[in-house]
Amino acid sequence: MLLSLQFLQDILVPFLVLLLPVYYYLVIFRSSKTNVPARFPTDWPLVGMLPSLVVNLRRFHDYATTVLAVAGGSFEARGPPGLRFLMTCDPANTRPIFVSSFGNYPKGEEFASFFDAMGGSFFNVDGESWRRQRAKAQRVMGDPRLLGFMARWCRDRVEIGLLPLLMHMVEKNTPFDLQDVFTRFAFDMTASPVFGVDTGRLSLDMPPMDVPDAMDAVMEVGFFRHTVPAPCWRLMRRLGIGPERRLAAAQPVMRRFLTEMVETRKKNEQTSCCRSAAVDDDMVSNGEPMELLYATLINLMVAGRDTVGSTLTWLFYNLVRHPRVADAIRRELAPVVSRATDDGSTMVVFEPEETKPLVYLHAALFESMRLYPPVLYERKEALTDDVLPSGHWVRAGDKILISLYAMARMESVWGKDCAEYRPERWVAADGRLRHVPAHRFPSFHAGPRSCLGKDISVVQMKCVVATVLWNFDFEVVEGHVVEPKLSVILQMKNGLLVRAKRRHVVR
Ligand code: HEM
Repeated sequence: MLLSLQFLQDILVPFLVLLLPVYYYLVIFRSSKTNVPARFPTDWPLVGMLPSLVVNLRRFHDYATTVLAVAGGSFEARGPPGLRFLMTCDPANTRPIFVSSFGNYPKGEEFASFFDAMGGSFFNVDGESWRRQRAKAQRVMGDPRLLGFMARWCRDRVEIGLLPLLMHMVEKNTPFDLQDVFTRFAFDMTASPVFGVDTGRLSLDMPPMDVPDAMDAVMEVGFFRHTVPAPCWRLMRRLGIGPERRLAAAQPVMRRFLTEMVETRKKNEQTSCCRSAAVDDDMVSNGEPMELLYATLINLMVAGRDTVGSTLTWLFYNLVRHPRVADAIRRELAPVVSRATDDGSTMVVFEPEETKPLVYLHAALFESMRLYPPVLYERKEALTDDVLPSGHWVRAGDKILISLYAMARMESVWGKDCAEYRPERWVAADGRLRHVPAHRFPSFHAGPRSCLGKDISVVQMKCVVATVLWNFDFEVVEGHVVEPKLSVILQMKNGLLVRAKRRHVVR
């Protein structure tokens, strides 16, 4: 091989940029119309497996699942020089990667470059900086006063924001996007503890969603950057073309929003709706640059909003498709309602303490998060050589992509009915919620980097699901196509178009 790596890169970059129109043609037009059966990708000279990736990009999550199933849970994906990683969904591997050998598997610098909009905040960094930021976040988020506030705030938002908006949709009697409604709800619900400000996205006049859209751009571009060699997206960024153009436009939108929120908070410190976890508690300041505060604020918004919005949308999609599960949840709720004085005319609002102990509701939630994990992939980079339990060698610097979506669909992990939505799998023989180790159900991640918002978001989501499901029936509009967006967050590309009906329970 006479070509030096530098020379290879010099010819590869223009080659790939020239290839981009073809790439987009294939992605946008071809792969949407053809349903190419997934095959194990061919490893071509120079471009590696990139052609298979491009042809299957529209259905990447399912394609990767099929390939991983054929490969026994792990395989080495190769692209053009500079794009090579081990892909795995094998819990035997996620245990050391997430938990027992955590120190050997940081996220790495390349990961941080994919999500540069989140700067040096905890999502992006490793080592000492991550440890310090996590400890601060843990202190703030472990405060029972904040958790109590978050639970109450959620319940109140449901009563004065979500239910009236849904009722408004019922009265209008037109289809609407349930994903948009839950995204608005999750945005308001996350912004209040982060900024101490009510952002009012749930109001009936449906204010513009430019800020949530800008946050979506960060996640979609983060996904895109995983799929092309780094010189390619860097060049696109410099030229301001393709998805990079969208990200460049999104950044000032987020910046303006953050500045406005921090200033509003400071002005209304005494009168605002609540305490702000991030701004008041000095989570990131102490002489650290303003940039880090901004990056952390975006990071917290993404951590709470994207995940909760995605979870609620996919859960209702599952409940509409499985009325038997919706009925079982309502049966579990009925005794709670009869303890209150419900005459069937007003809407029932469940308190977080009432829904917290409900096992089947919890099982329905976790089963949806198993099949549709809001964070689809985890990415790690090996610090030193290692051999994973699957027998795969990793060398220092190797990248590892863990597919949570594929893990849920492996018979070896979840049994023959792995692809079915079946909450019963979460209910143990004694009627309690079955414990599944986090490296096997990593929707909230596992090990030292696991989610700090897990407990409170489960409490909040159970209260939301119970209240909405008790008061409304939904049906998905006929012909509406549900497919995932290409992003690291599992959102629906076309939203979830539904009709809603008010449910009256005769007692
Ligand atoms: C459905 C709800 C949620 C899900 C599925 C979820 C999932 C996750 C996942 C997968 C991670 C690891 C991300 C990574 O490092 O790659 C994570 C981390 C984190 N989550 Fe959540 N999350 C949820 C809600 C929340 C909420 C409401 C908050 C608080 C506002 C929150 C705060 C955090 C924080 C602070 C981390 C960083 C942990 C670290 O890097 O050490 N999460 N979450």
